[in-house]
Amino acid sequence: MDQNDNEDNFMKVFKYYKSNKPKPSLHNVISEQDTSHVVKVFTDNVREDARTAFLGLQNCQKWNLYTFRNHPGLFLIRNPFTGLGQRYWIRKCLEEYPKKPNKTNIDLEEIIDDWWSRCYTNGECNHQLLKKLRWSTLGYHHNWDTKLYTENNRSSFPEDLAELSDIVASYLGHTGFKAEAAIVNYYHMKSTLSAHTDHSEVNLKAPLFSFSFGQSAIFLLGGQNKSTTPSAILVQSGDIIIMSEEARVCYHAVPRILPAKSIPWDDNIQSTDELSIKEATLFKYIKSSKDVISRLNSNSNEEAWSKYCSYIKESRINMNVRQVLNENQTSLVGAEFIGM
Ligand SMILES: O=C(O)CCC(=O)C(=O)O
Ligand SMILES: [Fe+2]
Repeated sequence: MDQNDNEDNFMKVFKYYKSNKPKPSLHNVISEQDTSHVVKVFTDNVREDARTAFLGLQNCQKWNLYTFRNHPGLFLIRNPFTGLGQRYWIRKCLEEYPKKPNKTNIDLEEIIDDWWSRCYTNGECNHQLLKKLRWSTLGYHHNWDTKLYTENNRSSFPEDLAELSDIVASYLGHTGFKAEAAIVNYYHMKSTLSAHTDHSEVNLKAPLFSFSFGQSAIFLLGGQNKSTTPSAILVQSGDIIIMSEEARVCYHAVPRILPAKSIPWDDNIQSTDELSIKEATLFKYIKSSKDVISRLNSNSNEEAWSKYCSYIKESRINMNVRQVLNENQTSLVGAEFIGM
């Protein structure tokens, strides 16, 4: 082994961006305009997906897709959401996804059935409890100790998030993708996420979809060991990062949260009443489109939105969606006998 392989260049960069004294320069942080690192992909013949409007997305023709010269398999879709769409997903992550039977980091101290309602008991905000939520898990629950998914630690995966992931996967040509597990990460202005690879999934060939909302972040992506110096990428509200192929198994981290430069969840807030749908034919996972539309629209009311707004003004939420099983595999039971 080359001596340099032992050197933790990832950690050096992580510490640089995490530091407060001195504060890091953001000069080398890559944004989508950075043509020396980023290449815009021209997607002329992209097929329109009739489901986009229901899930808070703009028409696929308007999406901006980028790849990274130094990171094969890494993609960025720069905010394809509408303002109302961002509000929908932020609210879902706060109000619905931390509810039982989903799991959260707070379970280690106390089991709370409905965290968001508990935070607002008697109309007042319990800030201490509000700040405590760091993650919730959906579908197959990631076991942080064993790093294993198991069949008896699984709940149903949210239909809307499965549908959203399916739309993005299809746009990129991954037609067989199945959303089976997600970690929803909740960050405050001083939070970080240290270097790791996501390798608990049986299927590491399937891409991973990472949806970010709220405040911005520096996202580091390195190589398959920590000797590779990572790139620092600016991730903003509404951005979707896709880790596929080589990038799927690379080290990554979030060393810093940055104040958002704009507020895209306030862009063009208008309700979408004119939507009509032939439900059964359009959606793959969602059973009731009416529910999705009324939820989307309810967030155009500023008063209804205000509690979520005050949370997201000082937080970042990331929904990290994975496929766990191989194609044609229906459960993890007996997985060791079918070629894993
Ligand atoms: O917050 C992010 O952008 C990354 C989260 C992540 O890497 C994970 O949940 O495994
Ligand atoms: Fe990760």
